[in-house]
Amino acid sequence: MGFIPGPNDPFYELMQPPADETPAQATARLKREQDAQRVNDMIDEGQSESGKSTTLKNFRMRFSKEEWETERDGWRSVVQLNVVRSITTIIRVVEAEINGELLIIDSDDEQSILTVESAASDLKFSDRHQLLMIRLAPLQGVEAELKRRLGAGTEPVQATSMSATPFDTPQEYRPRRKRLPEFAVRSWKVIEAEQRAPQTGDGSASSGADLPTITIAGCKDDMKALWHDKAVQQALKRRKLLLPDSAGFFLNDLDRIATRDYVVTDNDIVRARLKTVGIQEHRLFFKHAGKPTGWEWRIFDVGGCRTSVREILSYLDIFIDLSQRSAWLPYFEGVNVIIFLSPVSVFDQRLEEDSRVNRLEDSILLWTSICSSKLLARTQLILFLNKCDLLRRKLKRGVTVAEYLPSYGDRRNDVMTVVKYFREKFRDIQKQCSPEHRSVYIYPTTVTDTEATGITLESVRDGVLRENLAASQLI
Ligand SMILES: Nc1nc2c(ncn2[C@@H]2O[C@H](COP(=O)(O)OP(=O)(O)OP(=O)(O)O)[C@@H](O)[C@H]2O)c(=O)[nH]1
Ligand SMILES: [Mg+2]
Repeated sequence: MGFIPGPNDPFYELMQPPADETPAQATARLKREQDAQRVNDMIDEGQSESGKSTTLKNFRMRFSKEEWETERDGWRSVVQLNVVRSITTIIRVVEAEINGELLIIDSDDEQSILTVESAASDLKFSDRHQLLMIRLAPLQGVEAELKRRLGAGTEPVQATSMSATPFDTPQEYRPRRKRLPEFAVRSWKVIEAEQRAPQTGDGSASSGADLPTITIAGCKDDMKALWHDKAVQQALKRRKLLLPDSAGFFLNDLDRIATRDYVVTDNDIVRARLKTVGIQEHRLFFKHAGKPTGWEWRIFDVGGCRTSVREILSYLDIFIDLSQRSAWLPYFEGVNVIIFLSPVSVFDQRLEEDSRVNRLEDSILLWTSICSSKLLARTQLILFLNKCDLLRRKLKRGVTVAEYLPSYGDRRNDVMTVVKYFREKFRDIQKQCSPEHRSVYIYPTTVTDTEATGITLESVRDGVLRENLAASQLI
């Protein structure tokens, strides 16, 4: 996430090849781009779900209250979609158990590759489960409708099977790897548009609820029954799928959410998961106390996929090679602040693309690149060591940091010590790699905690304003 002044989108320009490129230069550039892309694709996976968009939500909630209120309801569809996705995930797991399949599920805080020792399962699934799945089949339509509503500007999402009759067609044991896709949004504007759009569907009930809301409310008891079912819980455990720790999990709130008059709360919104694609720009205005003047911040939320910060940095190197600095340098000189989010709870996870790469080490690599960048030498760096709540839960479960990061040594395996260790590590890198002297502000955060994050963001705001005033020699 970065702040940048200036009228044009810098990134489009940045991605364009130089105007006077020779064929030999073009070939060399394409080769470099491919190499960079391979690394980026690998690294991007590590930077997804670190909490960037959630931090932005907190900024807007705290400092842009009026605008935030106008789009609040648009998030209801996203929460509902998250609920349906969790149920779809469970159904897929049950199907996989029955059919003896290996299943890959992108999960926030567990290993993303969920292979099981033996795909064949001896868990007892009965007609009761079959009936539940049949009764939950209408959620397929709900998912389609919610996606349609949020659809303009969203990533195409692979259809997920939600067969209502998995028992009718027993399959031979044939291990298969399947992936559950994530829903992504290209533009925040669709959330706002969704909020303004009249609710469609023929189910406008007297309460004013729309069809997806009515259907979800109607499925409440069956969803609860599925989620609390013993065999289902065992199947999830067997596949090391900790749904409550994964992004966009709401199944413990069904009594409140699966109702016709569900009103989305701020807490729901920060927990809702919607993957970002590309770069999204937002503006925040901070008034000077008692005056009509103030500061405007342009905030760029960088999606964790193709257009990641790492990719941009790689492009910078490419452009440096081609001596095109002057064309794009001003944009990067204009970035005042980068807020870097490192999810410290992922110390025991590996990248899906390359199981040799630890996700946290990967995040540290990216931090090193940013700190080392000459272009960003004067950019103020703020680091959020995020997901401290998940870190705490993981440590409590007995997972030890030293097992995954040998350099941790025999330090105590508690949150305070772990956070202190990471804080020092990130700080040391910044000191060693920064081309010019600068300080870094490091905060341990849980950005789903809106109260605590609000206080952190006020401190961030004051720090940024102070540094910028100092830089422009106003103080
Ligand atoms: N428990 C917990 N969940 C968090 C925290 N920070 C973010 N999340 C959740 O993690 C999920 C992913 O957060 P996002 O803000 O969408 O992540 P992102 O970095 O924007 O991800 P991309 O858009 O894919 O790059 C969301 O469901 C958040 O609610 C945290 O500190 N604790
Ligand atoms: Mg995001």
